[in-house]
Amino acid sequence: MDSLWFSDICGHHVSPFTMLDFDQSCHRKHGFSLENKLVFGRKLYKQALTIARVVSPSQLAIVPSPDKEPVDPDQNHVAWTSVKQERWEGELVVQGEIPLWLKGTYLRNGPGLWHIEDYNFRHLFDGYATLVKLHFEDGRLIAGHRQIESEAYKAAKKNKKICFREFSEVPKHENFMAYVGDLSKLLSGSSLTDNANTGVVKLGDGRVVCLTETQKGSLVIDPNSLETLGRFEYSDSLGGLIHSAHPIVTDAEFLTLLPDLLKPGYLVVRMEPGTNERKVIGRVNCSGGPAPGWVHSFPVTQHYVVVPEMPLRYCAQNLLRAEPTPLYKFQWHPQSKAFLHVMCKASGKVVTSVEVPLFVTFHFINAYEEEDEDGRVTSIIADCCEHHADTSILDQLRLKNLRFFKGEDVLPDARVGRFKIPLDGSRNGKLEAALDADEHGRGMDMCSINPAYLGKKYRYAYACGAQRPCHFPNTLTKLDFVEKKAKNWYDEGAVPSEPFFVARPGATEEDDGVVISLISEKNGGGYALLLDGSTFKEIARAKLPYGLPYGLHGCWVPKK
Ligand SMILES: CC1=C[C@H](O/C=C(C)\C=C\C2=C(C)CCCC2(C)C)OC1=O
Ligand SMILES: CC(/C=C/C=O)=C\C=C/O
Ligand SMILES: [Fe+2]
Repeated sequence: MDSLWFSDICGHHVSPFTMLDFDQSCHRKHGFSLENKLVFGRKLYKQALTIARVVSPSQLAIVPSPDKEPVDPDQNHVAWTSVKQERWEGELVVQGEIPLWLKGTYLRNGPGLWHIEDYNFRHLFDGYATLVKLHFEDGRLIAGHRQIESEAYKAAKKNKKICFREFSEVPKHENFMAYVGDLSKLLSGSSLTDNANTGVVKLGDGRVVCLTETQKGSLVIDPNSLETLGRFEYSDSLGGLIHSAHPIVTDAEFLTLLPDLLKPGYLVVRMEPGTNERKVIGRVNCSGGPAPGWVHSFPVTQHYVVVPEMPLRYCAQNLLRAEPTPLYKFQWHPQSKAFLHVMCKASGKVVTSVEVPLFVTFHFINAYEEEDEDGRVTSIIADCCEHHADTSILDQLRLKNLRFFKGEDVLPDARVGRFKIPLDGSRNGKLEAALDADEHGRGMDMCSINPAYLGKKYRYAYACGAQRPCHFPNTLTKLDFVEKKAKNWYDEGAVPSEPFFVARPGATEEDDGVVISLISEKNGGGYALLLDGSTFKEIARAKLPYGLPYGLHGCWVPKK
């Protein structure tokens, strides 16, 4: 087996990058308009003063505090253990058969490094991004991984401490003035992370971009070497600091949502392949609450963009805190209600905004239009991995909880939440389970579909479910929305990552293809797994020479 091992991840690499350059380029590229900056600035400044008044200095963590999350040596599942080396590549021995039609590279992104020196991070989403590849060709499989060289990662390695605001981690300040100085950097976004640890997408023009919740965390990578090529600079002047971590990407377009925290709402924007310029399709104003709901993802149909307004809303006050709240940068506002807005893609008009039952979701699965016999669209169906309007899943994803499993069944229940949005002017939409959640052990997240069915009526989805007792989704599940049944794959003690569907070229059946997943094993090992998309039975697996940490979302780069 060919393999290349590079330096240890905590090695003393010195980066030529300086904080000063970084600040300046952020001001240039990611600043709000001056007017917005002033309004936002005043808002933030007021909130900072309020926090400073009500929160004690130790809560602000102005004084460097000791490690928050000691690692229990008995609870060291490889899924939640930092990757040991920056980079590896090699061919794997395949058991079973990889179909010869499978030609291309599966890429998977995710947080894979959860410590700097002896400081351990708190939350799954804080980790520095590790990109994994599985290159399939002629029945063979070349695997590899590499750390994404974000400025946040490079600065942390160089300075041996966190230098940017991550999901829950905030750089520690020496004194109060340094804390106040850092707040001003929030305005330009220069203190926010560019740690692109959430997803990876292939644009219509072939560029491959890793993403997270911050706009500056859009980094272009080389899908073969996994090298970080640089920041994806949005050339428009739409400004803002955050976006949906899951744009809708096809060969024809890139659609995303830009939440507006100042005047609560969302811009729906579109970018053409070959350009870096997002253009506004339209704007949705929030129907309730002090801030927009978190939009980690959103669904589209063929003609509409569905903009979800969750009662789990962004919270500028929590953004300013140095110590995380149980809901991190968010706040739960049940009284503000939940809404779904439907925007026509062609005109940018909001065709309806309906109130729906309260919900919590990270991931929408798909959406489609329902028509009457005259071909008129009567309603929209939108499916998501829904957590019974319970935000506790966010805290369950703390590393302390993930690293502690003594057999108790503590994973909160989830289901496929199916929204029905009427387009006849009714004010309310419905939310029900698309199938009995016991079919998938009442665990539900990390979904994929056959991309040819994006925005269209579909039958199958692939996701992670649960075999209980468990504390994290631990099965791969194929959902059949017609039969209302699920097929489940399970390997005791293993943590599988998002099942990713790749269609067989020329297929006519929706589930004709393979499902790829990377498995972190309980014995510290790991393997790449291939299931048949139709039978959901294993067709091949290939052991990695080392276990990989858990990862989030992937994409497919077909061989040209
Ligand atoms: C996965 C995964 C990663 C991730 O979030 C990462 C960051 C840095 C998020 C930051 C923020 C928010 C979530 C809300 C608004 C402020 C901001 C700090 C940008 O989220 C994931 O789900
Ligand atoms: C891992 C996860 C969400 C990831 C967001 O991108 C959820 C797991 C359980 O529901
Ligand atoms: Fe996600």
